[in-house]
Formats: sequence, structure tokens, C-alpha cells
Amino acid sequence: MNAPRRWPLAMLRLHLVTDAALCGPRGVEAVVADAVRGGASCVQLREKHLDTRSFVERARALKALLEPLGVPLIVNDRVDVALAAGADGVHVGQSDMPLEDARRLMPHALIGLSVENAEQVRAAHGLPVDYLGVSPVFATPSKQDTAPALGLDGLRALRALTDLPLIAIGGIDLDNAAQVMAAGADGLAVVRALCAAPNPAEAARTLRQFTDSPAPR
Ligand SMILES: Cc1ncc(COP(=O)(O)OP(=O)(O)O)c(N)n1
Ligand SMILES: Cc1ncsc1CCOP(=O)(O)O
Ligand SMILES: [Mg+2]
Repeated sequence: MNAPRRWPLAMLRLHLVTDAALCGPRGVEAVVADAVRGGASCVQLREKHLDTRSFVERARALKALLEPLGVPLIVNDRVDVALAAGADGVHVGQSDMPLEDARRLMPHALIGLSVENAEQVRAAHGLPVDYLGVSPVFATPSKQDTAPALGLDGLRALRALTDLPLIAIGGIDLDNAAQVMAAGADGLAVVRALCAAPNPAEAARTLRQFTDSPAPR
């Protein structure tokens, strides 16, 4: 049995995962502000190259931006950074801090876990997790070290194994978002579709149409 859901599904529908390089000269904060205005319902700060101090500063700045808007901030990989910045949660993968340790350190946080196959989905049963990030649905240039793409059939197969909220990630864009939702995702997580969008607010608005009115499965 998983713990009762503490975070409403509505908060998980459209998950912006940041990429500072793709945000470019606009900067991460401006892109996040724009995407949230369009309907991004949660933000994951993902920094693979920042030093710890800069990571904490960026997380604090985003938390200050998002708190008044009621949009949760999740930190990728780093429980210490999430705690220091007062973030709402953390996203951990299969090689990151074990989920149970993250939960012990952040008892009330929004905690997500990456899963790439059926074994990992089964192993997540009973863990104190709020959502599973299912990846990668499609091949993506945004992350190189992934398992082979699941495809829509792979996503459907994982959907059949769990009632935990499934947030699909990897190669999701405006053209395939409807199919991904129809294959059983509860929400979408995207990097390029928002960080590289000429108009992140408009892109978020369009993606929200797919997450909020999914085609029948
Ligand atoms: C929502 C979501 N799902 C999956 C991931 C991938 O996490 P992980 O496997 O730990 O890989 P990195 O993002 O740390 O490179 C994610 N970040 N978000
Ligand atoms: C962080 C991450 N985890 C699995 S795939 C991925 C990158 C997704 O990026 P994009 O939405 O640009 O394909
Ligand atoms: Mg990770």
C-alpha cells in the first residue's frame, strides 16, 4: 500500500523541468515565470553543472517566485539543496539518494521517483512516493543516459501495473502530448517543449489543454 496522496493530481499535470542552456539569455527565472503564467503546474529545478552554492541560490530565487503563485518547486537529485532552499520537493532517480532516505529527510515533501521499466514500477509499490516519472517515452536530446525509449505501448504497459500517478517524460511535445495522455499518463514533464519554446506561456497553455482534457484511453 502506498501512503495516501498528499499532493493533488492537479499540481502534477504539467511539470516544467528546467534546462538553463535551453532557456538561454532569457534566463531560467523568466522562462519559468512565463511557463507558469501559461499553466505549468509544478517546476523541477534541474542543474547538472552548477556549484552547490549557486544551485541553492537559484532554488531560493525560484521558490520566492513560485510560492505566491501556489506552484510547487521540486529540486532534481539534491535533497540537501531542496532542504536549504525550502523547496517543496525533490525528484530522485534510480541512482540517486534512496527514496526512503529522501522521505525520512523530507517527511511532508512532494517526492518523485524515476522508473524506466516494469521491475522498477513493481519495486515502487509501497514506497512513500508521490509520483513516478516514467522515462523516456520517446528518445530525447535533452538527456543522453537513458534506457531505450518506451514508446506509447511501453507506457501503456507500465500504466497497467500501478495506480501511482505517472508523469511521462522524454521527447514530449505539442504534437505527441495528446497521445501520451491517452496512453495513460496522469501528467507530462517536459524540458524542450517549454525551455526552448519561443513563447513558453503559449506552449504551456497548449500542453494544458492536452493534460486537462485527455482523449479517452
Ligand atoms: C519527472 C521526471 N522524471 C524522470 C526524471 C529523470 O530523473 P533521473 O533518472 O534521476 O535523471 P536526471 O534527471 O537526474 O538526469 C526527472 N528528472 N524528472
Ligand atoms: C530529465 C529527463 N529524464 C528523462 S528524459 C529527460 C529529458 C526530457 O527532456 P525533453 O522534454 O526535452 O525530451
Ligand atoms: Mg537524478
